[in-house]
Amino acid sequence: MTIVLTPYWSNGVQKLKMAPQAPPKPAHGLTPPTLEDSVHVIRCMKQFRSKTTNIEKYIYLSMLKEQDPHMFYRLCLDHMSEFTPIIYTPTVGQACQEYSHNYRRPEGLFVSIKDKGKIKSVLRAWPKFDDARISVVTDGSRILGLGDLGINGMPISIGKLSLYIAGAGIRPHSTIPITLDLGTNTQKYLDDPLYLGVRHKRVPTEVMTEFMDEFMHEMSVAFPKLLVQFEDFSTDHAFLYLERYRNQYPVFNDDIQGTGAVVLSGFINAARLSSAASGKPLSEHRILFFGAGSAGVGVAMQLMSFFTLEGMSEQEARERIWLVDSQGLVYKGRGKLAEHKEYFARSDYRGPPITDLLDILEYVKPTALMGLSTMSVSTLLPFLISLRFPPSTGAFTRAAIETMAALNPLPIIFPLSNPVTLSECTFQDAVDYTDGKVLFASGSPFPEISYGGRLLHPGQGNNMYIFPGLGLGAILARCSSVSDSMVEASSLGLANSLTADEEAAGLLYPQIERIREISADIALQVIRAAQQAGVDRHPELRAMNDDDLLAFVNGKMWNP
Ligand SMILES: NC(=O)C1=CN([C@@H]2O[C@H](COP(=O)(O)OP(=O)(O)OC[C@H]3O[C@@H](n4cnc5c(N)ncnc54)[C@H](OP(=O)(O)O)[C@@H]3O)[C@@H](O)[C@H]2O)C=CC1
Ligand SMILES: CC(=O)C(=O)O
Ligand SMILES: [Mg+2]
Repeated sequence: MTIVLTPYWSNGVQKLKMAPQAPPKPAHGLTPPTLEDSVHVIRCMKQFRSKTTNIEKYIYLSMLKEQDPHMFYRLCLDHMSEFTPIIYTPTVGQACQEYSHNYRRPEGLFVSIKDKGKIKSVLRAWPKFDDARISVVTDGSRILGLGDLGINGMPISIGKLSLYIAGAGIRPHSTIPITLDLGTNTQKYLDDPLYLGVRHKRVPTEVMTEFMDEFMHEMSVAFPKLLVQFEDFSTDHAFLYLERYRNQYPVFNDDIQGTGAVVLSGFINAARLSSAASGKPLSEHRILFFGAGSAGVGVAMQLMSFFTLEGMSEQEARERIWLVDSQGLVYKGRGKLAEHKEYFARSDYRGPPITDLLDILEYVKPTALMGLSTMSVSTLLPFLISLRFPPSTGAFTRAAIETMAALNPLPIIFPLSNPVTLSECTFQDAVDYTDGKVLFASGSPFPEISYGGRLLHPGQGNNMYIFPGLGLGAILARCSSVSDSMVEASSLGLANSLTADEEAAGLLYPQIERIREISADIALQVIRAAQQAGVDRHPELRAMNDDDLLAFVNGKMWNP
């Protein structure tokens, strides 16, 4: 049992050094006489559940993690589905939005544009830099679907790393949450006297690139064993910096690659069910992406690569995919397109722009509809929409869902935007308007539903299933870069991880309670893929058979 003897927060550096160590036994007399682990677990859960709002629960858990990390992670592992909506999406979104107001104590590393030219000294301030293995780095410019939150993005890096620790057993002191403070274009924050970041608009891309070059170089020098996960960069920068650094450093972009992997995995399991009902082979699936940003295009690329693995030519694979952005269907004759959309722009459509989702559905006749748009109609126009639709109705309206149901015996509908208020539709709507036939996954969690005497389980198509295992595998393989094949291996590893019971219950993703087991399996596949790609730097692992390698992976996991 860990009992905190230090003051609540006196010195960030000292505390960070202490947190991950086995908790020291306090001297006799300094704790109540009958304080016992088994009872204290109950006490902590009672305190947690007594909080009436999710943000209070978030604050309680942040304090618990700070004061008693072993208890925090123990509870995380034992109550994964209850904790993830708090420490991660959707509540982490609110924690980000309110970060500058709720701020209590330092956590993570802040690297500011003002540090340009001397980033090295900022990184050196990090305690335990010898142990650093994984960093989640955000610039706060597109946090979930909430837009540019500037420095307030820090809780997303912290939350993702908590999932690395809980979900893949990464040692707490090997993680570095980082926020790059490069300004914000959100006026509300610039005007807020409590805002904690630099008070100016975002710097131009040329300046940011000079900053990023220095940052990545100094990171590789200060933390030679570090894997970097880019998180929630605005789409243009997400693609730019992934391409710029991916062959130079061990780095991946969670929104492009992690999301690609998790959605492919859910799609594989959904397509199996849908094809069995419709008789359509994989080669006849038609996937419509509502949203063509880093996430939408990232998933489209992952699907494409899977289709080619399944024997389609590149051209055939690309033809399975349609993108929709804020201007409607993305096609070649539409005018100038952002670079990341060009590859999937349709060349077979020549009419005027089609902007209405219902018209697009009628034209494309998709088997699968993926929402990665950040937009929910009800969020955009709450008042107007409330006049016409129930309040929960999002961009996937009743008519859109019914169209999908008319086109397919088992329609695949994945509203993947986060947090839950930005989901393109609710699970309830998807079930009601398809008469319970929907194959569903959302980015943030929805509750199960009882329908027609059956209990229906919504899938959670969130990269949280992928990045812990992908990161663990990449770290253990000591990879020099993260290859596409490693990302693909993580996806196939997840798709194959359903148990017979989970399959029988119609799940598309495994139960999150099994995250450790899943992460270990994914890590094993990722290590093998790294070896095949020749990017591993841990030759001893090559000689191991799969059983021994899995035992090695499990043995490396930190346990609270
Ligand atoms: N479930 C998961 O694991 C993940 C979910 N996400 C979620 O995906 C969402 C998108 O992220 P990301 O791709 O990085 O963000 P972007 O802002 O880059 O992309 C949003 C896309 O949606 C389009 N869009 C916006 N409004 C509309 C509209 N009214 N109609 C049609 N299309 C619209 C945009 O069009 P245009 O290009 O014209 O601006 C753009 O293509 C976020 O909500 C994020 O939380 C992201 C990563 C992982
Ligand atoms: C889940 C995630 O990474 C996102 O919504 O950005
Ligand atoms: Mg993200």
